[in-house]
Amino acid sequence: MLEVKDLHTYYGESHILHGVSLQVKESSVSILLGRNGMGKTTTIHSIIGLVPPKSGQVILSGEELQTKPSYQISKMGVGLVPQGRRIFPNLTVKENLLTTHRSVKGGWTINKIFELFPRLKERETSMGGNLSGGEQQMLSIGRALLTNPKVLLLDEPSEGLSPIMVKEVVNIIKQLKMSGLSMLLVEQNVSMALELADHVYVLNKGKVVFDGTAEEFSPTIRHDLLSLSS
Ligand SMILES: Nc1ncnc2c1ncn2[C@@H]1O[C@H](COP(=O)(O)OP(=O)(O)OP(=O)(O)O)[C@@H](O)[C@H]1O
Repeated sequence: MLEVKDLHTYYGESHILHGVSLQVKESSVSILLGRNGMGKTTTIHSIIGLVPPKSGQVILSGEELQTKPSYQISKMGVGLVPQGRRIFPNLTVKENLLTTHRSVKGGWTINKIFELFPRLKERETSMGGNLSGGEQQMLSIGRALLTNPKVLLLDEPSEGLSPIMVKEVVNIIKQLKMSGLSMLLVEQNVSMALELADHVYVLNKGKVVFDGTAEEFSPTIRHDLLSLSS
């Protein structure tokens, strides 16, 4: 489905990604872990064209994306739930959703988003800035779904949420996976991410230092690579 091969990305002279390769298979969740500043967001931004890589390939269902502008990458089926949610505080929930709605036969509609998130329907006319963190995250996911992605990139969706809201986000991601959506999830919340993962990647200083299944990502490896207690 999504294949990232040997990405090298720079900010000016700073070489940030040193040959990152990863895959997201059909209807599966790959997670990308790593401590702060290791290059997770840069990887996501390189895939979606916000920070184009200097070399390497991003291939979605056989088509190369890495030379295309980000609006076209989005049109070709890569959705983004950005870090920090980035909703419009002065637009209502419905207006926020309308900013990305792209009509596709059989695809996501605003009504389907309201079925997935009944809470957003209740708050349809509320301003984005007046929503709770959890509601804003639902809105951000809803907006990304309305672009009808084949693969969804989620950058730290649990950031700043209460444990109860994190559970809700986990359930939503599980539901989306069951509906056939492929996802790449960047997370600091390792236990939450492992609950969802089919495949695990760990980044360290812009290099993939672990590439294996969730079962292979043992507590010892987890401890060694992330300096977390197992
Ligand atoms: N716009 C930028 N200009 C220059 N350097 C940047 C820029 N954005 C990020 N960096 C640097 O690139 C490196 C990777 O950052 P990135 O945000 O991709 O890491 P991350 O793993 O997502 O971390 P976090 O979990 O803190 O978001 C860091 O050293 C960071 O300081």
